Amino acid sequence: MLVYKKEELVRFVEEAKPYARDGKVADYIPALGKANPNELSIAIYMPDGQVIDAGDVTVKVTLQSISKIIALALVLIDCGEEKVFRKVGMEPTGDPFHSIAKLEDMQPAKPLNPMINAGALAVTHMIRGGSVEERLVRLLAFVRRLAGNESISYSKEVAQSEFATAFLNRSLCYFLKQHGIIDEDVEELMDLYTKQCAIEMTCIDLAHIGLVLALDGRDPQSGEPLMPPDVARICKTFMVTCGMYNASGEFAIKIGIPAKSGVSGGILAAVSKRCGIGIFGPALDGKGNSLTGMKLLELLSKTYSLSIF
Ligand SMILES: NC(=O)CC[C@H](N)C(=O)O
Repeated sequence: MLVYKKEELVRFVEEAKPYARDGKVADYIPALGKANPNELSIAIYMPDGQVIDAGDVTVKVTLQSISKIIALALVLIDCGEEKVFRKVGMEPTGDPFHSIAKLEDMQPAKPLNPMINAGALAVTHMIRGGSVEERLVRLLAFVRRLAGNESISYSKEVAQSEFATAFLNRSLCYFLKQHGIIDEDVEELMDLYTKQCAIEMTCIDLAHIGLVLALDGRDPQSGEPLMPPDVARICKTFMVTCGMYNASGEFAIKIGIPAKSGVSGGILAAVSKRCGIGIFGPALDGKGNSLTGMKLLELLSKTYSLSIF
């Protein structure tokens, strides 16, 4: 087992914080622009229930693209691998997460993977339920089980802010609809997707979800399977190949831990069998990844040899 000492983690946080000066908070979703770029918090959840944290872990972070992993796990359980991968591929793109370019090149216009926005929209489309409300309730119930926290909900402010400004995502939806990948009302899908992205939690909750993935889908407390091991394996594989957008290759070389980032500055990481990690640091690099969060993970990975490679 890893022995993380609180003082050491606090030192790593201090070492990583100055990197915020080279980054900038996401403001294309206006409500995210209010975040403090100098904030940095981390929690590490161990299989024995121990949590080591540093920074202000009471701050809540919206999941943004991190939610794509959770929605993917849910639709894999709901619909099975075959149906899901009929609508979305398994390959990294090398393009930014909101790019439409490859959709135009591919015949049919199937998004290359579930971590880019086009693929994530196709995945959210597959969440089962009779209405947006019902589908959101099912997704939230799943998130709460994974995080071990019944009080998790979504930020209405962030959801509305994105809903009012997500013209590019709407374009992706119309493109997907034209090519038969989705067949629902675009405004309804955008309603569900923006609420999904606005689900908020602390980095302790995030670390708990990372631990469930690290334990191949098992609840660390009860041992109960929250998702089949194959679903956890698929999610972690996507985290390695596409989890950090078009910086996934460099991240794999420098850090080597399955991880998923979001433009809120959150990072979810799963260190197989050993721990789950949740980070919140809203200063982003040009590709939309938390600069301070990646620095912090690099320090941890090097110190404790966490790379899977
Ligand atoms: N990279 C991200 O975190 C993107 C999520 C964001 N909600 C969007 O669709 O633009």
